[in-house]
Amino acid sequence: MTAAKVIILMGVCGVGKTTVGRKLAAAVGGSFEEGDAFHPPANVAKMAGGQPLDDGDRAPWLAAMAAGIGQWLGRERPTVLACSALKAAYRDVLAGGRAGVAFVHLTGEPDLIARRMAARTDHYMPPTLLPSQLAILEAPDDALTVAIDRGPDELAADIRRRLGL
Ligand SMILES: Nc1ncnc2c1ncn2[C@@H]1O[C@H](COP(=O)(O)OP(=O)(O)OP(=O)(O)O)[C@@H](O)[C@H]1O
Ligand SMILES: O=C(O)[C@H](O)[C@@H](O)[C@H](O)[C@H](O)CO
Repeated sequence: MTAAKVIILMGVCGVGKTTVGRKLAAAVGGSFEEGDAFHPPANVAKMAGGQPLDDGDRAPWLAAMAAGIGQWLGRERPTVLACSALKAAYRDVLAGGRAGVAFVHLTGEPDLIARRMAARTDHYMPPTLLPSQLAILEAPDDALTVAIDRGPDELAADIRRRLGL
């Protein structure tokens, strides 16, 4: 099996992709990439205004990250991308059949995620959008799935060990 070079931490908003992803990237001596930074400004404005994105909104965002992944696969050290990747079709765009791309699905009880989102003060994503994300989530059956009811350091260490990084 090809060792993962791009690890995509996926899951609904507020599940901890950024927090855990930064720690995982640091632990493996790799790079961290923030999926939120690839959105066109109109997407961010839409979400900040309380409207969920649709497939058309997400298309340019996914294409931009897929292009990035093509470059990151050439890096010497692994890259960790925080990206919701909620639907199977989105994951197909991101991976593009390329070896070396691995998905890790962060999962948790909706109440726990909602509480963490409510406590977060530095993010455009309103907690009211969590149900829409849970509604469209297509959980992968071939990804490493990790429950978020532990601290971020422990989660990052567990993911690192289970991916053999
Ligand atoms: N394992 C954890 N234990 C406790 N708090 C956590 C944990 N993971 C994340 N948090 C906190 O929960 C909030 C949401 O985490 P974070 O912003 O990393 O999620 P995200 O999945 O990247 O969100 P989004 O998709 O909306 O960008 C943050 O305030 C973060 O500090
Ligand atoms: O697919 C989507 O609707 C978006 O990617 C959102 O998930 C946000 O970018 C992100 O999670 C910020 O909270």
